[in-house]
Amino acid sequence: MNSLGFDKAPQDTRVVVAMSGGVDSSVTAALLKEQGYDVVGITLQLYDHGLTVGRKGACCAGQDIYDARQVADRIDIPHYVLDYESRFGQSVIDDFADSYLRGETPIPCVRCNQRVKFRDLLAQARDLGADCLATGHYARRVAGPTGPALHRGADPARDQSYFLFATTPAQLDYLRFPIGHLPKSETRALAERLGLAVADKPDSQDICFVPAGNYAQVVEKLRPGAVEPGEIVHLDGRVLGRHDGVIRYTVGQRRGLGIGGRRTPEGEELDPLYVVRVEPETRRVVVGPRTALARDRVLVREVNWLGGTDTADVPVTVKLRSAQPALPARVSLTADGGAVVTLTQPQYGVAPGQAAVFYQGDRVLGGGWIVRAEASPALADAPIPAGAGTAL
Ligand SMILES: Nc1ncnc2c1ncn2[C@@H]1O[C@H](COP(=O)(O)OP(=O)(O)OP(=O)(O)O)[C@@H](O)[C@H]1O
Repeated sequence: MNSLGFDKAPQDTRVVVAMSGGVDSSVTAALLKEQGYDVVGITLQLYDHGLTVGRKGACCAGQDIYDARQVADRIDIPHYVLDYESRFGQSVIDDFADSYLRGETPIPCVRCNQRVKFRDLLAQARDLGADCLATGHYARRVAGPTGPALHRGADPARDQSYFLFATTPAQLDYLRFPIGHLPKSETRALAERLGLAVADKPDSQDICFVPAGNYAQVVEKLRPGAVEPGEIVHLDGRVLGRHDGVIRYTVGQRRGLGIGGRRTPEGEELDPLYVVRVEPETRRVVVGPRTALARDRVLVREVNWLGGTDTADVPVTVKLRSAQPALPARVSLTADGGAVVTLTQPQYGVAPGQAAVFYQGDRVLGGGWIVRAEASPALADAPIPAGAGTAL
């Protein structure tokens, strides 16, 4: 069996590599080529910053495409650039804008993997007669008794499995993550050794189509007039101030509320306030003390379950934000395709629109989109430990 899991020689195995122009997918392509595979590189033109910042054509996406082409030339593989801008717009960017307007905090990278890379690009790879589609994701595909399982990337600082929770078993069957077992430092060292010009290229930033992290500006451009000011209201009903649009707030947020508050002579906040709820219908941002954020039941929709037949009250750890650790919980699938997650310890800052991703050890058991979080009656009555949990 070859390193991609096929019973044939590498030169008889065609693999399409999704090449972003970054270090990870460049090394992926170069390693496979070095191992003798029949490698075809594809780079997707996904967006144009002109759409989002107003300078049509002045796009870093162009630089990335150029970088991917340079790598393909260097390692001598065919390389295609496909215009996926309209699909990406419909499947990812529209959803991103609408989700913010619904008061949520979306994760477009999951939608991109689910709807663009692993649906449309995957179909394209099949059309090209490829045996599999490889990406530079830091995740692992581990053979198991009932087919491949999705595991975290070996480098905990780089693990991207959270963003891959929606990958179906059929997609996983066709996918390969050839660098998922490497630490990033080794990927960069490999890029040096392989003579790739992108070896020192900085890591890509958060959301590829949002320049400098200014997502609110992007939403305003995409939905002109839809972002309206409103009130910042305390849970007790007091109006504390005004805001420029609910899209600027996420549950658990403390900084940037601009409503002051009492401070010690040293400038420390005495009773800091957090965003407890975002209400797009009334255009209100509701704030309260940290204790008001405690939640131990999370309702999730559109669950992709990769955990086999056991679907009721399964012990898991769950990640509720990409940058937070996985927490002990139990998950129960519901008949409507969702799940109820019961946390062992309350969390502070669970935001609708983020993903809840379930793990058993390193294995991804599935995940879904957070609809809302609640405090169970037991929690509502319990004293809250000072400083427990995390908030933004
Ligand atoms: N525009 C694109 N065209 C083709 N494939 C892409 C594109 N963007 C991302 N990918 C694929 O998806 C993977 C993950 O993308 P992401 O942007 O999350 O990762 P990254 O860590 O920045 O990876 P890289 O260093 O390869 O850019 C990439 O490694 C690549 O295989």
